[in-house]
Amino acid sequence: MLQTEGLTVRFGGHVAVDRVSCTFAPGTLTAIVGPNGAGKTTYFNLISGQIRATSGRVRLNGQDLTPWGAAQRTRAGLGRAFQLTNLFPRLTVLENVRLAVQARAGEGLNLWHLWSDRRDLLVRAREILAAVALADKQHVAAAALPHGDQRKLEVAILMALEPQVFMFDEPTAGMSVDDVPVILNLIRALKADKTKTILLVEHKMDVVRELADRIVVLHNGQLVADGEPDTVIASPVVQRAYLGQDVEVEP
Ligand SMILES: Nc1ncnc2c1ncn2[C@@H]1O[C@H](COP(=O)(O)OP(=O)(O)OP(=O)(O)O)[C@@H](O)[C@H]1O
Repeated sequence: MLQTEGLTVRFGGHVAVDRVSCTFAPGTLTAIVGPNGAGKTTYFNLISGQIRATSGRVRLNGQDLTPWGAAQRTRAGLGRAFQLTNLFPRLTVLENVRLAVQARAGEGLNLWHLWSDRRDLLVRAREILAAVALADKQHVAAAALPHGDQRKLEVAILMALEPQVFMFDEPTAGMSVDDVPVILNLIRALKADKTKTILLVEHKMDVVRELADRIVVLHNGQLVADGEPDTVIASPVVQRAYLGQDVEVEP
C-alpha cells in the first residue's frame, strides 16, 4: 500500500504539486493523467525521492519514506524505470540486467560478482531480456542502444528488481510501433499478477482506457478527479481539462 498525504512541492512561487493525498493499493493499476504541466512527473519524482517535498508525506506499508532518498526508497520496494544515468553505460545490456537481478537476489550491486557462477541469475537475466525483446542486443553496450531500446532496458532493469510498486512514466514514449506492444504486454502481465501496485503516467487515452483500473486526474498540481475509468473520463472536469478550458480547483 502506497500513500501520499498532502504531498506538496513549490518551485519558487509555483506550486507544482499541491496537497495531493492518494492511496494506491496492490493489485491495482492507476493511471495518472492531466494536461501538460499538470504535475504528473513531479508527483512521481516526489514519490520516488528524486526531489524532496516542501510538505506532506509518502508512506509505503505504513512506513514513512519522506526523509529517505531515492536509493533507499528503491530498496524498500518502490520501483521506477531507471534513467540511463543509473545504468552502467559501458557494460552490455545483459550485464546491466544481470547486476539488477543480482541486487534483487541479495548479492548487492557489486561489479566483482558479475562473473560469479550463479548461473540461475544469468538465466533470469536472459529471460527478462527475452520478455522485453532485447535478447538480440544482449551484448551491445547500454550506451550504444537507440533510444527505444534504452527505454526497454530501463523496463528490463525494473522487472529484474521485482519491486512492490511499479512506476511507469510514459513507458512507450519514443518507441517504435513494434516495441509499443512489447512494453504494453509486460505491463498487462504485471497487472495479471494482481499483487503489484502499478502507477502509470500516460497521455495516450486508448492505453489508459485499456489498462487502468482507476484514473487519477491532476490539474495545476491538484488532484481534481479520482475513480473508475469510465466515470472519470466522462466527468466534466476531465472533459474541460482535455479541452483546455479552466478547471475550478481549490484556492
Ligand atoms: N525543477 C523544477 N523547477 C521549476 N519548475 C518545475 C520543476 N519541475 C517541474 N516544474 C514545473 O512544475 C509544473 C509541473 O511539471 P510536470 O513536468 O510535473 O508536469 P507533467 O504533468 O508531468 O507535464 P507533461 O505531461 O508535459 O510531462 C510545470 O509548470 C513545470 O514547469
